[in-house]
Amino acid sequence: MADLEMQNHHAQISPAIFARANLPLTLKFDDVVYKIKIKAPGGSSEKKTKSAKKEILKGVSGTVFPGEMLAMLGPSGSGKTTLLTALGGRLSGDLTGSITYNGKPFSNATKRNTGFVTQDDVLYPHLTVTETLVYTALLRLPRDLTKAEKVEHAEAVIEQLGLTRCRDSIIGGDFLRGVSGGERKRVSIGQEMLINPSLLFLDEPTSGLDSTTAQKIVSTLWDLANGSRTVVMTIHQPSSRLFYMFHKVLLMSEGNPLYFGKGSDVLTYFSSVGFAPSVAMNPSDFLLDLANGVATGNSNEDQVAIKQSLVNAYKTQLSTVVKSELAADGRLQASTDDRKPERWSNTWWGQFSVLLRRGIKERKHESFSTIKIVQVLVVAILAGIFWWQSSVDHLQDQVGLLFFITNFWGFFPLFQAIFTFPKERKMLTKERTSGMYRLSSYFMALTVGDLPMELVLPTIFFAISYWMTGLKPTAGAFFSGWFVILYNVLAAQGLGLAIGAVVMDQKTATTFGSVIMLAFSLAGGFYVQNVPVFIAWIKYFSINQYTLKLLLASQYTNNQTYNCGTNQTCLVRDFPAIKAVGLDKTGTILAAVLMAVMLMLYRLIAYLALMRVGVTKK
Ligand SMILES: Nc1ncnc2c1ncn2[C@@H]1O[C@H](COP(=O)(O)OP(=O)(O)OP(=O)(O)O)[C@@H](O)[C@H]1O
Repeated sequence: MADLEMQNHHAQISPAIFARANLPLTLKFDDVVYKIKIKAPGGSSEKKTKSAKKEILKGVSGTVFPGEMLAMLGPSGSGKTTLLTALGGRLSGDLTGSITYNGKPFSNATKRNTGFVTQDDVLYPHLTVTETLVYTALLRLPRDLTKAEKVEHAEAVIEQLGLTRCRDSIIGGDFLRGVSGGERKRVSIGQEMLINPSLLFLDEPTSGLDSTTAQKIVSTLWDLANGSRTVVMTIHQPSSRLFYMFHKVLLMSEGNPLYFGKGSDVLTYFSSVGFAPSVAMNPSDFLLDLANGVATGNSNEDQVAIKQSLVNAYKTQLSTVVKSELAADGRLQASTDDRKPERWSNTWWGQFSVLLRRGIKERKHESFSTIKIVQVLVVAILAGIFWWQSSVDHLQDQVGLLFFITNFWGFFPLFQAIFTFPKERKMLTKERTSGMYRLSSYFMALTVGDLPMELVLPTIFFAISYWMTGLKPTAGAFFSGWFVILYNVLAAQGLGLAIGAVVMDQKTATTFGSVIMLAFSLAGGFYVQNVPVFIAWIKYFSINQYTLKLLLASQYTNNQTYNCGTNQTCLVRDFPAIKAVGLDKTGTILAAVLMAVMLMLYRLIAYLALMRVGVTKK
């Protein structure tokens, strides 16, 4: 009774926008088999392995009509998530059998009408609930809606999911207090609801939540199903209250279906095949026991035998019923989505500007962190003190200073950039899988968003240390030196982005980054001047070498001299560390050109590496 009240309550407050699905979809899956390759020991030698195939799904069938909510139950590893992913059109590989949506295979039109809520809530921790949903609305809703209408949709979702109380709270994360787990889950559901999906897939939407919150979420899903939507979810041990809210239940064990049909008929069915619960118990506990091969009263039989007899019972008793439902025409005429299949809901610029604003908001705490500013200020002042008013006559010191600046502004931006993509990996996968935006607009937004701070910090550093260390006091030398540093930052940032995107793992990327940067630094020409020929080629890739060359050119002229002993003058260009790098004009121009090439090339590598993230069937 209380349940019904709750359901009615939700139904009453549902804003009109989400009252019904635009395109009710009947989901049918027939004999779905999924195999993966595994390495199996074989051959004559112990070490030899050959690949074998393992069946994860062993012929699962069923029909879910609009207005129905299907729960997939089963022990851990029984294949629920795999089946859900397959039904959601996100599983590629060795998948056979047929999965149709209103009688048609998965298409862009189906994708546009499908919401998929993954088990992990992948959300930006610093955004508020409202911001999260508004940005998603701006990115996902079609371009024929105005911005105000999209915001209105987000507001409606907030209202329908009961998120009004926490609408201005931040999402939070591991080390950041934010909304509760249940609220976070509802935000994830809300992101999918925004597109008013006809089909909604959810992977364990209630795991980790208390039973009251779980109940609220399932009630909301029940409401959604009630609006002619097809809802499919995996769930771990629902309470009996929840269990009876599901219209249909699929019980799985090791990839085999053990039951498919109405939740209310499940106990009758298992009693009819000889497995009745001996005491009154939560049906889902009973079903999970069965799927694990545990049955009261049959304790003599071993678990494998029980599971096998349940698989056989399904084949002889239920399979034909399930197949006949599959063969039926369905309650609805197969309607189609007549809208022109546009790949993207927004223009490139539209996506770029929303992603830029969202990125700046999410990362402003990080990019403008006080600790980072203090770090740069301290290093600038330290350098200023150590090299206080250095003069050309102490050439070794001055070249050392220029090389220090080169190195610092190589390492610093590289390690800022290296984490960018590994940190974004889950979000990028989630959003690209649901076709939210183009990779190019995302890439540009992310790299441009970080630029201001990336360029402000070296500028502050250079302005402080330049005058303290007494480098060439002309505007020309200062500005050209400043440009060189910014140029260096952009190239090093590009390298960091590329390493991060290729490796996609923070730890490995850091290791790679330090090794590469150290190699570049060693090849920079300052530490070693007589590099063995077989390794000398590294200098052609060394950002540090080119930067040092350009910085030297900004400070010294080709014919400049310095005091190299009592009453003795020498040519600057003959000083060993300078000679190794060179002060010649052609070399300097070439260095500038090659830096520009690297700046672009590294970004291109990063972009190409990202193309593999979030790629699924269309
Ligand atoms: N790509 C893969 N490579 C190796 N094993 C896989 C792969 N995909 C699925 N499996 C295996 O298939 C089985 C089913 O996995 P699945 O995630 O679908 O189970 P599940 O029922 O959702 O489990 P859980 O409830 O723990 O999430 C597991 O044994 C899993 O290890």
